Amino acid sequence: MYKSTDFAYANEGIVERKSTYDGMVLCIRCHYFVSWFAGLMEAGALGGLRLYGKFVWPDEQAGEIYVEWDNAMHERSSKNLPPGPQPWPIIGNIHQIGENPHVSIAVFAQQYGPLISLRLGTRLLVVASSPEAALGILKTQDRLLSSRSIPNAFDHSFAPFYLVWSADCGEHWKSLRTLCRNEMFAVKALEAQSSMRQEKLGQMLGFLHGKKRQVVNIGDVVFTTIFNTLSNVFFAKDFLDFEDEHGTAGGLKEKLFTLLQDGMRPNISDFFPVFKRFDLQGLRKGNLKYIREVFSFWEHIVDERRAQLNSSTMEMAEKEKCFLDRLLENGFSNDQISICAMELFIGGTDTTTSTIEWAMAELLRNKEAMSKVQEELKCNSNSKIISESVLSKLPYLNACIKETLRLHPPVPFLIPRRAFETCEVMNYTIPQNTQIFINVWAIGRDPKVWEDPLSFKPERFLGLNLDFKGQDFELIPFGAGRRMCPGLPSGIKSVQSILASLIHQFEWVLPDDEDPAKLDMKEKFGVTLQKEKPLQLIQRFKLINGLI
Ligand code: HEM
Repeated sequence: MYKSTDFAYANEGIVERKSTYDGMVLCIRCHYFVSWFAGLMEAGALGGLRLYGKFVWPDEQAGEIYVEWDNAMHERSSKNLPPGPQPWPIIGNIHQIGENPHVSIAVFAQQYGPLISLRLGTRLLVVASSPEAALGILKTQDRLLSSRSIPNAFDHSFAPFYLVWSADCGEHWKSLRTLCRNEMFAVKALEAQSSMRQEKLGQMLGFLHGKKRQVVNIGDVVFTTIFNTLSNVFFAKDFLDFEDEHGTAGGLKEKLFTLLQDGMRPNISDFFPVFKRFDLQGLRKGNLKYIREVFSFWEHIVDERRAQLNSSTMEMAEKEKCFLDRLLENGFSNDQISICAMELFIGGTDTTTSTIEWAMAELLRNKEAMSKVQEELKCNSNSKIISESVLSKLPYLNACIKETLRLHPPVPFLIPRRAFETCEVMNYTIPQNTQIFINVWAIGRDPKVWEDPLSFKPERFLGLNLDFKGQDFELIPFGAGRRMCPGLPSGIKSVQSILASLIHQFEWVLPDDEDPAKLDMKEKFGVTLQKEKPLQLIQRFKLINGLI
């Protein structure tokens, strides 16, 4: 690697001539460009570029650097990186990713194999697109490949307190994950939340019963239910209202969505960390503003609860305690609590909602599968309400959920990981700090893994001992290994109970008698992999075991 100082102090001379170079030649003459280029070189920003010729610095005012587009194959083979498409100078492969990266990268995998490497600016990205490659990363090298790189927009002073974006698997991350698991997602904790979940479900069904023959946006209704369920687990309060979208927490939903969407927007600082401190697109600044606004929604609740807990006159019964109380008891500061709440709301609401929306869409298109779910629900419940105790005894419904997550994983690349140390996967080198994606969307649609992969066939899971709990790398919508989704038990319970109730209580049709077989199933890549056109449905009452 050349150092900028080499350029600054050299007067004249041949910098280097390497063996074989082919490709574009650039000549940079201006003084400022020379220094700028040298700086980028030093920062490793010019991945595919190499100096090749004469460097002259005749009058301290102007210099000349000849740079050439290095043959990327040379870089790959010399470093033993996974294969992949040729990167362009400076931008690398950014221009080849497009609006649907899960699709374009799946196409590269067909050409170059299950483990590929790409350059996004100066960042090296490795993508796994087969169960074997996923296993190599998430199991064999789990310890070394479980770090995360914090997106520049989220890189604030409180970053050490992150859970989802926690850069390493350090002490704070460990204790927070353990607390979440024990207090929110363990069997005992889920049982304790059961009556509250049923109450939120009842409110949703009540709202829907009032919407007879009206068009309903299923995603919005489900989102409100899931959001309020989580806000009760965390804060013992409802935040949203079915009738008034903005609810008591005016604009919270929108603010959370915007901060995440802006935060995940392509950011020059992520592609070229050399520009990090400049925040050229203002994304970090904007993100911090939204984060602070979100924090202010619940800060007074945190303060009130802290005061209650500190007052010696008020003894709170154990079963009345919410997750916030547990965090306070464990000495968490207001900022730490707010970050944790924000990450859980972001991680747990859109993912669960989009799974239910896709499942409903698939079942509407597949009448036979829908009838089988209806039949199974009828046989297992003699009342209008589906109790949580029967949810695990519904093999066909659960097969439909697996099939939905196979075809429409809400987080198609998992949450990007980072190599903590250099290591090997499938005999290729993964250098330290490489970013790592697992294309679970591609794995779910791979004909080498699944028969007739594009068809919705829940039957494929019946009698098959294959689950999404991180052991079967063909189906890993929740990830696997130490960074696997801790919210799986809660997310799945919500998907099962809401989906079962929507199907059991109502007959759904599309507006304007649209043919469900023609339902638009286009995806939109964003915060989660959503249905491009939100699912709008009209419900009819139906008779359930003779009851209305
Ligand atoms: C259908 C529902 C859900 C899906 C498909 C899902 C999917 C995922 C995925 C793919 C990851 C990354 C795993 C990895 O990197 O290997 C993840 C992480 C995470 N999820 Fe979920 N999730 C769901 C529901 C939830 C819920 C309900 C919560 C909490 C309320 C939650 C909280 C989290 C957290 C905190 C992480 C970060 C874990 C870490 O980095 O250590 N998720 N989720």
